[in-house]
Parts: sequence; C-alpha cells; structure tokens
Amino acid sequence: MVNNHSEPGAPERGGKPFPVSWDQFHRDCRALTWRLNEVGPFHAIIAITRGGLVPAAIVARELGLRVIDTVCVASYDHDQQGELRVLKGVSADIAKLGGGTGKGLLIVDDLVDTGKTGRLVREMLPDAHFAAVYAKPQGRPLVDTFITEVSQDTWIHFPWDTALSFQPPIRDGAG
Ligand SMILES: O=P(O)(O)OC[C@H]1O[C@H](OP(=O)(O)OP(=O)(O)O)[C@H](O)[C@@H]1O
Ligand code: HPA
Ligand SMILES: [Mg+2]
Repeated sequence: MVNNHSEPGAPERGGKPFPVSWDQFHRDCRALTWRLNEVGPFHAIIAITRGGLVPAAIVARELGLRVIDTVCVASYDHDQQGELRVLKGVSADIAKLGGGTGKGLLIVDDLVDTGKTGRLVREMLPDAHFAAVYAKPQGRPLVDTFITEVSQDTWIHFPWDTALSFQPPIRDGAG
C-alpha cells in the first residue's frame, strides 16, 4: 500500500521555494566534483534515478569515469512521499567491481531530504561513497559529501522540473 504523505518542505505545506537554474546546478555539480576528486579514485558511478542521473553525468565527465550504473528507486509522486520501491538494483558487474560491499564505488543523487532513499541504497552498498548535491538536515547524516544544505522546510525546484514563467511584482504580493 502506498502511504502518501507530504514532507515539511512540500509546496502545499508552505515550503520555502529554492529554485535552481541549469547554470547553478552545473556549478554546484562541479563544486561537488572538486571535493570528490580528493576522495577517489572510484571504479564506477551509481546514479540514483531519476534525479541522480543529471549530476552523475556531470561528475562522470569531470572525473573521467565511463562506467555508470543505476539504482532505480521510486518514492515521491511530485511532492508526496510514498513507500520506497526498488525497480532495479545494482548490476552484477558493478557489484563485483565494488567487492560486493561497494568499496571504491560512488553513489550520486541530486539531494537527500528525509534520507529514506539514501538509507536504502547505503544498505545495498555499505562501503560506497555517497554524494548528493543538496542536503536537508534529516538526510545530511546519510551523505559523505554534499555541497549546499537547505532547511528542512525548503522545497528545491530543479531545472528539469521547471520552466520560465511570469512572476507578479513583489509589491503586488509575490513571494
Ligand atoms: O531523502 P528522501 O526523502 O528519500 O528524498 C530524496 C529523494 O527524492 C527525490 O527522488 P524521487 O523519489 O522524487 O524520484 P526522482 O528522482 O525520480 O524524481 C530525490 O531525487 C532523491 O532521490
Ligand atoms: O526538495 C525537494 N525537491 C525536489 N524533489 C524532492 N524530493 C524530495 N525532496 C525534494
Ligand atoms: Mg530521486
């Protein structure tokens, strides 16, 4: 059964919007890679789909990594978090590269919020290095490396989920 509930930062609970442009996201991914470059080398990257695919591509380019796998997890339906479902686990070839425990593997996601997704993937690969671009306080203990922390009552709007639109002037009540 899917037990949908919205997180504190969700827009309908008055979450503070934190819009991120493509340009900002690219810069933040590059900043993340500077840190990861000090931690590696890594045998492969594992992107947590779907949001992790975007930073994983940028980090892979910057670290010169060409072996990329996915763990496919579904939980949020827009801003409602339901039960976590693993649609695809780590591929056998990649699990072998990490000695079965994930040693030398880099897991990448766009953000950690409650930490539920991160915890699930960490259980699969306890010795992997887990990186996310953004972190909220509840999820922060789950990640080894991240770039920007935002408050729990913030909702991050990623560039692939948004489009340019007219905003009313601040004087007229825009948030
Ligand atoms: O720390 P948590 O509370 O688990 O939330 C973080 C996860 O939620 C989002 O993914 P989502 O499940 O929305 O799927 P998507 O990446 O396919 O958009 C985000 O990309 C993280 O993977
Ligand atoms: O703040 C967020 N923004 C986008 N997707 C998310 N999934 C969990 N939290 C968030
Ligand atoms: Mg995700």
